[in-house]
Formats: sequence, C-alpha cells, structure tokens
Amino acid sequence: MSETPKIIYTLTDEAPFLATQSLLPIVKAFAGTAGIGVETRDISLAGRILSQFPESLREDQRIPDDLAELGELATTPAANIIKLPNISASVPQLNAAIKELQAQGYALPDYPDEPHGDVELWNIKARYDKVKGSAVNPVLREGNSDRRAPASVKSYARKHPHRMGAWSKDSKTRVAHMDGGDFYGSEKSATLDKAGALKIELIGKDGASTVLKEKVAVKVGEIVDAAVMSRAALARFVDAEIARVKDEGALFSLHLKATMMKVSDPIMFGVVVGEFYKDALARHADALKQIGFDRNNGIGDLYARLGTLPQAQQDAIKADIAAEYAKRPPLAMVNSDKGITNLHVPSDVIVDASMPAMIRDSGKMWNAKGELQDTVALIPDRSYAGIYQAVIEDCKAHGAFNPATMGSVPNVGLMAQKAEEYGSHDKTFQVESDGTVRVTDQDGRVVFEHAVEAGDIWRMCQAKDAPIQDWVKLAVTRARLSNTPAVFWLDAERAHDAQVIAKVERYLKDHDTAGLDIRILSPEDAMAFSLSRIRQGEDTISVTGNVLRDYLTDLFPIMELGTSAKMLSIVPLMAGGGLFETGAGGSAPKHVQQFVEENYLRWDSLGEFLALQASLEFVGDKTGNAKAKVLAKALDRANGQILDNNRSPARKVGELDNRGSHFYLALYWAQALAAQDEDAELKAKFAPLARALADNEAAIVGELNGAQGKPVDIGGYYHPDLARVSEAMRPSATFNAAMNELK
Ligand SMILES: NC(=O)C1=CN([C@@H]2O[C@H](COP(=O)(O)OP(=O)(O)OC[C@H]3O[C@@H](n4cnc5c(N)ncnc54)[C@H](OP(=O)(O)O)[C@@H]3O)[C@@H](O)[C@H]2O)C=CC1
Ligand SMILES: O=C(O)CCC(=O)C(=O)O
Ligand SMILES: [Mg+2]
Repeated sequence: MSETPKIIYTLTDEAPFLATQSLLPIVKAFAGTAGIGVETRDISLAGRILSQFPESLREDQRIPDDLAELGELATTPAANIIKLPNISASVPQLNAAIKELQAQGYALPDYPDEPHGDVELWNIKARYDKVKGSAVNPVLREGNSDRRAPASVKSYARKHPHRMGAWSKDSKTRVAHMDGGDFYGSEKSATLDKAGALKIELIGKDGASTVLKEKVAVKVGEIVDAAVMSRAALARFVDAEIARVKDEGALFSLHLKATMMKVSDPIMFGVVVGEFYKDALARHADALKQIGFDRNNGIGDLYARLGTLPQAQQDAIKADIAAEYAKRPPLAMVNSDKGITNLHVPSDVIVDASMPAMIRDSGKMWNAKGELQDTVALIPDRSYAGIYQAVIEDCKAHGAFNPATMGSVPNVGLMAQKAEEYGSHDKTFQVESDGTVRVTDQDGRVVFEHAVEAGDIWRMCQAKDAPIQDWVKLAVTRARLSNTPAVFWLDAERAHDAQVIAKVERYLKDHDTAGLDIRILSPEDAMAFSLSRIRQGEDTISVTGNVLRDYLTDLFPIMELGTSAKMLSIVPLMAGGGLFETGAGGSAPKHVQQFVEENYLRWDSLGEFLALQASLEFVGDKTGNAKAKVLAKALDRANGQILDNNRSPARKVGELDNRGSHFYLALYWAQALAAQDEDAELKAKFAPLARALADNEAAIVGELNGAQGKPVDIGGYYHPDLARVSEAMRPSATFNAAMNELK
C-alpha cells in the first residue's frame, strides 16, 4: 500500500503568515477529501531562531529545526512543499526579532556584534548567522526554477491593465555603476576537471598565510569563480556619484541585495553610508564607537543607539547629520512621513523589488516631501547593473510599457545546489590586511589569486555541473512546450559566464532543438531583444543564472501584471520531488502595518492558489490519486473565476481583502467540484458546501468586511500569537460553520 500523499505547507512571516491562518483551514479541508494530508512546518524567522537555542529555552518552548528537516526532504522524491515567502533578516531585523522573543519570555542570548576572542560568543554568533539573511531559499531550492505568468493571469492583466507611470524623454533617471575595481572587473573562473577540495588563504605582504577556509568540497565539472570588490574603488565611486547626482538635481538611491547577499552587500551598504555621512561620522567617531554604531546596519542603527549618550552630544550628532544632508543630494525615501531614508536599514530597499517599482513609477522614487522625483540608482557592481539601464533607456525612448498589449518574459533560472552568487556566503570575506587571496586545489596548484587591500570584499561562487545540465534541459523543455524563443543571458566577456557558455553549447547538443529559436546574448543585449519583442506583444523566455532569475522575475511581472504575487513559481526538484513557491515577491512588511492599524490585509494569495494547484496536480501525477487531479482541475477553474470576477484583494477598508478572496476561492472551488462529473463522490461531497456558501455569500462577505476598520493586536510582529491571528483572520462565523460541515 502506498503512503498517504502529503503536502507540506510552510509557516513563514509577516503578510503571508497572516494570510495562511485564513487560507490553510480551507486547503486542509479540501485536500482531505482526496485523502491528502496537509502538514505545516515552521520556517519563520522566529521559528528558525528558537530552533537554534534549545539549551536556552524551557522544555515547552523548544521547537525542532523544521528547516533542516525540509532541506533533507527536498533531496528526496517524496518532497511536495508549498513554500511561502519568508523574511531574509538583516541584522537590524534579527535583533528586533530576538528582542521580541526575549520580551515574550524566551531566554535567548543577544546577537553578539563583535565576539572578539570569546569562543562562546562566536558559537552564538555562528548559530544566529545561520538564521540570518537568505537562510531558507538556498536550503530548499534543490532544483532549478520555472517562473511564469499563467495564461489566465496574463490575459486578465491585458483586459484590466494596471496603471503605469508615464516616462519623459528628458528624465534624469539613470543607473550608476563602477567602471573598475568591482566584482565584474576582477572575476576569474575555472571549470574543474577533478573532484577534490579547494583551500582559500590570505597571504600577507610578509608572506604569512591566514587560512580563510580550509576546505571547499568541489565536484568534477564544477564551475568556480572568485572576484573582489575594492573598498577604496567603491568609496571613490560613491564620492564621485554624490557630487554628480547633486549637480544633476536627482535623488540619490542605492539598490543592493543585503538580505540575500548577506555577507558582501551589507558591507557595500556600509561603505555608501560611510561616504554619505562622512564628515559627521568622522567628527563623532569616538562616541559612535562607544555606542557600537555599525554603518553596515544603516544610519538607522545610529539613531537606535544614540539614546545612551548625553543629550547635548545627541543633539550635536543630529545637527551634524542635518548639516550633512544640506551638502548632499537628496536621498530617496522609504517613508517620508517618518523620515526613513534609503540608507536607514539595509533590508528596506532590495534591488529585485525596488528597481521595478521605480520603473513602474516613471523612473522616480519618493523624496522627503513625499513627492515622486527622478532618481539616480547606484548599483555598484557591473555584473547586472546594465540590464536596468537598458530598461530605462527603452522607456525614455519609447515611453512606459503597456500592460494591455505587452508580451511576457518567463524565466528558467539556474539555482539548484546553491548555484552562483547566492551560495557564496560561506566563501565571502572582508579582507583584513593587504596581500593576496589565493585559492589552491587538493594538489596544491593555484586555481586563482587576487591582489587585495584591507577592507576589500573577496568572494568565491560555485555552480555544479548537474544543475547546469538540468537547467539547459528545463530551458529546452519550456521552449518546446510553449513554442517560444529562449535566450540565455550570458556575457561572453565575463569570466564566469564564459565557462557557462561552454557548458550550454555542449549540453544543448543533448536535446532535440530542431525548429527552436535558442540564443545566447549578453544581459544588456538580451534585455534589448526581449524588450523589443515585448513591445510587439511577443514572449521570450529568459534563461538565466541565479541573480538574474531573482531580478527578472520581479521586474517583468511588476511591469506586466503590476505585481510578482501572481506568478506561478515551480521548482522541479532534481531528486524528483516538487517545491512550489508562491508568487515571486516577498513578505510585504507594509501589509502587516496596514493590518494592525486597520484590520485590512491586502496580501494577494493568488500565488498560493497557483502553487496549490500545481502541488495537487503533482500528487495526482506522482501517486495516481485521481481525486487530486480532480481537485487540481477544479482549483484551476476557481482561480480563473477569482480573476474574471475580480475577487482579488483590493487595497482599502470597506473593500474585499485577503480573507474575502479566500471565501471566493472556497466558493468557486466547491462549485467547480460540484459541477464536475469525473468523481461522483467529490461531487456529492461539495454540492452542499457550494450551496451553503452561495446562499450565504452576502452574509459572509458582510461579516468579513465588517471586521475591518479598527486596529488589531496580534501580540507580536515576528512571533505573533497564533490564536489571536487565527481569530482575526477568520471573523465570519457563517463561513467557519459552513467549512466545518465539510469534515
Ligand atoms: N521568496 C522569498 O522568501 C522572498 C522573501 N523576501 C523577503 O520579503 C521581505 C520584503 O521584501 P521586499 O523587497 O520589500 O519585497 P515585497 O515583495 O515583500 O514587497 C514589495 C511590494 O510588493 C507587493 N507585493 C508582494 N507580494 C504581494 C502579494 N502577495 N500581494 C500583494 N502585494 C504584494 C507589495 O506592493 P504594494 O503593496 O505596493 O502593492 C509590497 O509592498 C524581506 O524580508 C525579503 O527578504 C523577498 C523576496 C522573496
Ligand atoms: O531568499 C531571499 O532572500 C529572497 C528570494 C527572492 O527574492 C527570490 O527568489 O525572488
Ligand atoms: Mg526576488
């Protein structure tokens, strides 16, 4: 007898976690009718933290390491995981979560900023660092990524185009990047012909060696690369841009991925903070050192720590910062009402979402007065900055894109087994002294070396051969299935990409590509090509590495659909299981703020609906569970109806919100099951529910919308009270009673 099929639904953070408390009971009830078990695993930031410190907690407070369990599961054919977005915590977020948990009675240690020589503190820091940044996705993503807008979603967007800000030919908006001394310019890459282990050392000017990493296991055929970002060159670039942007009269903004690139990008963020506030920071260097200000955590860290200084000193520092602002170009704002700037917290402006939002808004960001203004976007490294400049140039020349007519750019992304930059954290170092970073193989041969200076960021990335083969295959399969041209976005001038191109050319030969249009173009050319097609209403598959996967799967959906929440995001796991990610965006902190202030949740769960449908279909294909297929087909119809009848969450109190959209999902799904004739048992089971929900539609929507409009206390931000959230998210007694009948 085969085991009961099982879907794992992840509990995460912020808006998707809140939404889950309303949606999950529906999912469990429906899936249960096909004998499918739906289990949850907690991979939230708070959950990840708690699981790391059992010895600090009471027995009843301890929780297992669900993420580690799912990481293992992902490498087996049994995996069927629905993964919602989670917080990739910056240090300020990590500290806030620890504080909240401590206040709730969890005796966790503080995050040690500088453990110095203390072994115990290093151990604590190491455990927190495991939880920090993008700690979840790389663990679960044991496959490559297939992200696209389903046909129904694309056709809805064409019929109901979202607003796109107009572009002017003389917009001052541009991308600023370095011209040398960056990762792009220094990258060296090699394809290894032997399995073994690499060693990373820093050789000082005096010839002494410091081992940075003793052993990096490598497989045969693996591509490794290493690159260095010069601290001095970065600082010079920032200084020059500060002056230039001031002359141009645009906003100054910085776009990094300090969450996912958790070692390198916070340091780069810190360099920009250091240059922007240079004089004030220098004048108060001693006091700031005393209070433990860390520029890598943003200027917000300074304000958070100021309180311990004498009032007069606080005032002096604030006055000097204000004086600094007067000398600098205006900063792009995250929240102009609260005075939160682009340089406050490294996790507020994240390049994948921030650049598309700016492009959607006519190339503008918010200034201190809360008005939109042209912006210079600093994306220091050249590896990917050019793609955004290409979009900006296209919009300046041809105007904004038109969602009613534009084509689509789905993505096939290389990400399995921690491919490329996003797997580099354990091989990224801020260099402590001038010298040479040298990588040698198991036979003592030098693989590559870089001359470095103190403060530089050196990093090494890996991309294994099997994932690359799988990625090429996935690209060809998608090109064939959708009969769409596919472009590999690879830059022959870039060391790493040159190695990948050789493999792509080799592995394409393993497939029947007759009649397919498959090309390899540099990212800038691929962007120009895809944009020219998009304007003709034509689709082009982007086949990219891990970083461009991230960037493009927010950029194109945000332009095409208004949001990346409506993306189908599938990860066919290499071991045969399935990982179904919901949407392509994040955990939407702004939505939580609105929810606690006015009990209105505008999170759109369409991504969850789409992922669930794919997951049910996967159960059906894999286990021959015919009922799962019937459920999946009916859910597909329900998703179409949600779109056609405009039952997605709106944005304001009084309108349908996340909970209302879940009610309509249940209604349409039940109706589709009651209407089908493939499975009589399901038909009989869902007919009464469909009737009850339809008969009570007005009452239920009245109860759901009636709850809105006042503050809700959910007992925490990172670790809210489950019972309170559940109560707030299920305010319709009529709906709850009808759902109970299904059991
Ligand atoms: N897969 C994952 O686990 C990911 C996690 N993250 C994490 O999410 C957090 C926030 O990241 P950030 O860059 O601000 O990106 P978000 O995607 O969370 O937010 C950007 C904006 O996107 C819109 N949005 C995103 N998802 C939805 C949805 N389902 N329904 C409606 N609107 C949506 C909202 O815009 P508006 O309200 O204006 O419509 C939102 O304010 C960070 O901690 C980041 O690390 C980020 C990306 C992916
Ligand atoms: O893991 C993260 O931090 C973010 C992931 C992300 O943005 C993406 O995969 O699109
Ligand atoms: Mg992303």
